[in-house]
Amino acid sequence: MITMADVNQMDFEQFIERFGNVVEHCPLAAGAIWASRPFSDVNDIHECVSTFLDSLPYHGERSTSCVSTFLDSLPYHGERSTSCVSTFLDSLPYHGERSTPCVSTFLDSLPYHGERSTSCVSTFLDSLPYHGERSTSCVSTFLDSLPYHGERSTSCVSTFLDSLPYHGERSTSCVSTFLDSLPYHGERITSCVSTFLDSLPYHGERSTSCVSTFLDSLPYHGERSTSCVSTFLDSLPTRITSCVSTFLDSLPYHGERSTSCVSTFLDSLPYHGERSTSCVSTFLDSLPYHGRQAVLRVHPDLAGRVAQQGTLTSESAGEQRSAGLTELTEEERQQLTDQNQRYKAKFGFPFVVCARQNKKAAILSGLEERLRNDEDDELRTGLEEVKKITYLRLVDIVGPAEGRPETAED
Ligand SMILES: NC(=O)N[C@H]1NC(=O)NC1=O
Repeated sequence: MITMADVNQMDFEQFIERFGNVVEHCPLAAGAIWASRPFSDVNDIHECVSTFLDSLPYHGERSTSCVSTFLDSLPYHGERSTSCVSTFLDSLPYHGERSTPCVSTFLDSLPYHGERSTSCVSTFLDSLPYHGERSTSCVSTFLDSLPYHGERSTSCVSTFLDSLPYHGERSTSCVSTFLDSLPYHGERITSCVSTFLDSLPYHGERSTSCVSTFLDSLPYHGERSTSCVSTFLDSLPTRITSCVSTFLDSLPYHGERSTSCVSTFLDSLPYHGERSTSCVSTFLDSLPYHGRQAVLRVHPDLAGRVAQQGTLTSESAGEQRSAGLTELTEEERQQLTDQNQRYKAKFGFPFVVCARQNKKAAILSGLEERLRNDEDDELRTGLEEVKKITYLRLVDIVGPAEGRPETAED
């Protein structure tokens, strides 16, 4: 064991060497937290690692891909799809100044090919007028043009803006300033999307309930939106239908039509109910989550092939031993192998649990139970387990914090 003073004096290489495996096979995590020295105690280090894990994006290339996928999926026919999107935007209420000009500038600025969509989102943001405080005024103009229903539609616009990809240099400060000023309503996407749709001008019966029904009916994954998009469109009153369907009709048709791009778009909306008001957290929470999958994927299966080959890290080997996984009966080994396979087939990443806090019977029954969850739950649960594993590995290196037991209890 080494002292905190020793830890705080380590150079980068020494730090990676000693802490490179506190997140299994992830020296990157150690590298990411090194700059946060000096650490006060093990909890401080653990908090930095956890913050880093929470900030991991969904794909290596981060959330630009969902927005790009969506934008790239728009058809190109010379004039491209701007006109139908504008039709939709034009259906928003107008009060003289309105916000369509800056939105149209954005749409008009869309370049045609592969390189496109990240730059056009930035172009859009860059096109907002700058007056010291920058974009708040034109965004407010836009918001002001929306009809007001007590709470107004700010939260859905912030959800949308939160989902925009982030590029270090970009116009984050003004967007954050704007976003920070927006109220936050835990109920999130479905309600704010409906709030947004509800805010569209209407005369007569309007579409609140059918839009909510549509959103509520969205199943979680790939298979999703075809039938519910049609149901949605079918249920809309003619006014809104025509502009929404013009928009959806403009999406490319490849047999399955626009389901994947619509769901990609919906998937790109941020998804953490607990979101914080600070701009850094808002940014972090809006990241999609492939990076988190990667953290889970580098973990070896419990009692799996790597364990049988004897090539586990010493940390993992000790953890698996402490759970009794080196003493499985043939029947138990077969059960665990089978469950691990089913888990990976369902979620695309391995089952991860903090082995030191479990015994083999609890692992076998817990795995069966977690197989019933959905991917979001498992990504979150798996990552929480990684944090527990990490905490215990950190305690092995630097000892527990004062007054704190050597467990990873919350
Ligand atoms: N798959 C899995 O949970 N592996 C991890 N769990 C643990 O405690 N150590 C590991 O390597």
